[in-house]
Amino acid sequence: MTGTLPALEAHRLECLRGDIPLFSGLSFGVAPGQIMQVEGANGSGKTSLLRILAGLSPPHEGEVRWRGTRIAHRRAAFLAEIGYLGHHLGLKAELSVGENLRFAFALNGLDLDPQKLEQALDQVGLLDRMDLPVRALSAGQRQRVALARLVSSPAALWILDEPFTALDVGGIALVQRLLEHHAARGGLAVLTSHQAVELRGGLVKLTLA
Ligand SMILES: Nc1ncnc2c1ncn2[C@@H]1O[C@H](COP(=O)(O)OP(=O)(O)OP(=O)(O)O)[C@@H](O)[C@H]1O
Repeated sequence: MTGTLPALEAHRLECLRGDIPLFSGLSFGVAPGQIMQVEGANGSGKTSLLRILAGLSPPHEGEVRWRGTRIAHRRAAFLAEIGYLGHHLGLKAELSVGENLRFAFALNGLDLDPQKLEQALDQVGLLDRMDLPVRALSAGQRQRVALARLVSSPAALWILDEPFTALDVGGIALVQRLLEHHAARGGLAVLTSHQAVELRGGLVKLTLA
């Protein structure tokens, strides 16, 4: 969406590990409808950057703004608008697939409509697993549960760290379709992936040295 103002802005971000900067002076913006892929070698700082963008760790220098306001100043409002998918999926192994999704919604003070729950599980190919405990699922199926949680949430900004992990060919195509749909509705996403991502609307790339 050329010409649309960025909703997510990074201003001169610096991240240190020990005394060594992983990156510094890093500035960029992501506008509604845009998907950004962060690329870089192992250890270049992709996860560290995503954690800063999600407000999970503070930058050493610089700031992140969401809809024009520093995220540190409107933390609760910002968190309500993001969907974060990290290396730890945050699923409860003893709860069923359906209970996991309802629990995630309840944590945000929201009710998950049963029809929406079924729709989300159908989208990720897990409708027939709704009542199974998450501990009985394969790694790829767990990743799909986390994706169902994401697509059923009202989050405008998706921050996805290696969303293709453990997914088969169909799962990879599914994530790409979900991203396209999210962007078409004016959503934004920042993701990392070691594999090539191809989206109909294209994507912006940011490479960390
Ligand atoms: N909490 C921490 N304390 C110290 N060093 C850390 C910490 N977290 C990350 N690092 C270091 O920062 C560097 C960047 O890590 P990060 O996980 O951001 O890289 P990445 O680009 O996501 O890597 P990968 O492609 O392997 O997932 C690594 O050298 C890592 O060891």
